[in-house]
Amino acid sequence: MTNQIIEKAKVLSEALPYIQAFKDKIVVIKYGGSAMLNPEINNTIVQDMVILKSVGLKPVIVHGGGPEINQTLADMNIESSFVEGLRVTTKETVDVVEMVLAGKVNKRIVSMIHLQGGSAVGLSGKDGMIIESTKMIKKDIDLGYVGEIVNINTKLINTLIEGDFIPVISPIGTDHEGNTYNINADYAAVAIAGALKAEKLVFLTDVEGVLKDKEDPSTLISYLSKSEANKYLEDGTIAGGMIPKVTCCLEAMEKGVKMVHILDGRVEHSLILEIYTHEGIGTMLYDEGEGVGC
Ligand SMILES: Nc1ncnc2c1ncn2[C@@H]1O[C@H](COP(=O)(O)OP(=O)(O)O)[C@@H](O)[C@H]1O
Ligand SMILES: CC(=O)N[C@@H](CCC(=O)OP(=O)(O)O)C(=O)O
Repeated sequence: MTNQIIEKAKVLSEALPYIQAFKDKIVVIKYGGSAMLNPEINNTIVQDMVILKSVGLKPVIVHGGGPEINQTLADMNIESSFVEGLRVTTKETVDVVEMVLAGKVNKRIVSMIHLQGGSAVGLSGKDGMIIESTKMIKKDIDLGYVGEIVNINTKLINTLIEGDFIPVISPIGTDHEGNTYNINADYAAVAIAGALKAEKLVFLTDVEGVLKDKEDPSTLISYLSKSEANKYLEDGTIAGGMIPKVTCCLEAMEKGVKMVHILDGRVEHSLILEIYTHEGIGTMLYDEGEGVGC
């Protein structure tokens, strides 16, 4: 019994250097829709966010909700398709996307944070024109109301951070004509992390991290350098939905975000394990010029 209690104390003391290193630092957490599918794990994810805030970090949540958008569109008999991981978005679809993301998913996360004793404010990228966007132009196809981010206005986010709230942001963009744009949540998270000069950007997804063989979890790459990531993108080791995610991670480092992680959101307390233990979990991307951070 005594040993068990000592072990618990050791866990806390192991966290001390990390708590000190990250005090007052901004961490942007991209909470993907595929990591939201298990209600019990959701509680531990949200609890971790509140713990991070309580020990002095400044978490900013950018969420997705792709599977819930799919379900709502299907319930409404609206067809939907993807091109290179982006949803082709008609006027009718963008209304549903806004309803699901800025309404249902955003407010659910806010309520869950409150249930864990935290204090959150839910925003869409339209509020304070956080995600200023324009229509995304692709050579071969019209994606409709899919937005490309032209600017992130950080004033409202910083006001909330200063007021001790956890900002929870849905990836809905807007322009000066009042149009609504559907933004991929990975892109929104990177742009927001870059604009806030976040210390860390964490993607919560539904795989262990970047794998050398995507069918074999034992091939997890714990540390992935920029040049290795580019090599794996070129040779096809990194494929499918991992392509935009890793590309986003590289972009985040270009924008000055020091540490970028891809974590398995299906693992209980993955955020705490990554940020506050020596071992960490998932894949950490790093710039070989800068060395590996904590
Ligand atoms: N090398 C790789 N390592 C890990 N996952 C990979 C790799 N290549 C392709 N993938 C695929 O990428 C998926 C993660 O991307 P995605 O489903 O878009 O995540 P999210 O919904 O969280 O944005 C994994 O489920 C996996 O099928
Ligand atoms: C343009 C585009 O594809 N937008 C995404 C926005 C939600 C999202 O990105 O959610 P996940 O993070 O759960 O995938 C969509 O419509 O599904």
